[in-house]
Amino acid sequence: MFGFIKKSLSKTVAAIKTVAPKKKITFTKDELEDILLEADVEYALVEIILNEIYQDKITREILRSKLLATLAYTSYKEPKFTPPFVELIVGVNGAGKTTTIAKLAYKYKQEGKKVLLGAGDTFRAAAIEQLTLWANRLDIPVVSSKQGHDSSAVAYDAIDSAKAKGFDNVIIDTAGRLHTQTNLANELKKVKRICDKAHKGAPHRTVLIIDGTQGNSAISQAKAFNEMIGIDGIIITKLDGTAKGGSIFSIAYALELPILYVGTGEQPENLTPFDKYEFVDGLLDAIFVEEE
Ligand SMILES: Nc1nc2c(ncn2[C@@H]2O[C@H](COP(=O)(O)OP(=O)(O)OP(=O)(O)O)[C@@H](O)[C@H]2O)c(=O)[nH]1
Repeated sequence: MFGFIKKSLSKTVAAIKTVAPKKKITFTKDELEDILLEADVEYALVEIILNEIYQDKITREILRSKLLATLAYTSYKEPKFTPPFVELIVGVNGAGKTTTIAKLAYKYKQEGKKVLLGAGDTFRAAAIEQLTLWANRLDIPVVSSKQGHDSSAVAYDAIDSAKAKGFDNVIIDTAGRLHTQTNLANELKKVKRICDKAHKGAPHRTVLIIDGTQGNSAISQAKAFNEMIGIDGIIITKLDGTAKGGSIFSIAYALELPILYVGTGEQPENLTPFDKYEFVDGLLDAIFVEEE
């Protein structure tokens, strides 16, 4: 799997090249400020990183340790659970929720697990259709209802059915938008409650999907979801399509949440575990030449 993250950084690297066309052994703070901002690391975090550096000539190793420190929260520990493992997928419309659910389902299926999907975004008929399309394509069962029906009932039925049939994983889609933010918060909370009712301890993981092309503007959105229902981990989509790869630092730092995977394309297999070392080194390779 090695190399997918680095490859997906090509647009971010191209953005960096506009301010640092020539790789060097060391950079000044001013130069690095331009580079990090161009990669869409949030201004406040750029200041934090640079303020902690006391050298005038900054080497790859110095910057590397600072960048890795901002990703200190990115490791995830799976909780203890009784199967099926239930995941709730949340995020705004268009972030890539449906595609990411398909990618996760594909991954679990490849691992030999029995997966069931729950089409819990009952607010939009298109969301149900899209998920069903993916489910058919991947030959994975999906529990759904009609548009406008109760999404928590879908979650309950999906979990109940998975339990009865000995499934390993249940992935539940949720609405990204309702008439008001309060409605959305109430609905997500209810779905979460009902999951626990259907299967004690569920959902075992609530995953927020963030559109990587949004860069730092996704932070406030992510904070809102975290306050609404509590997020256990993040998946950042469309890393391959963005020049804003540096926003991953700000998102991870601001939310103190693990980044589980990144989306590196539109196909089911384009979901890559987030490896902070590959990510940081992928960026640093574009900036520094190796010391002789
Ligand atoms: N290049 C690329 N495109 C992606 C990735 N993930 C999702 N997409 C595309 O982004 C678009 C939106 O994805 P969806 O999965 O439909 O988004 P959603 O959040 O379910 O949005 P709704 O269907 O509006 O609820 C689709 O065209 C996907 O193919 C990714 O990692 N890379």
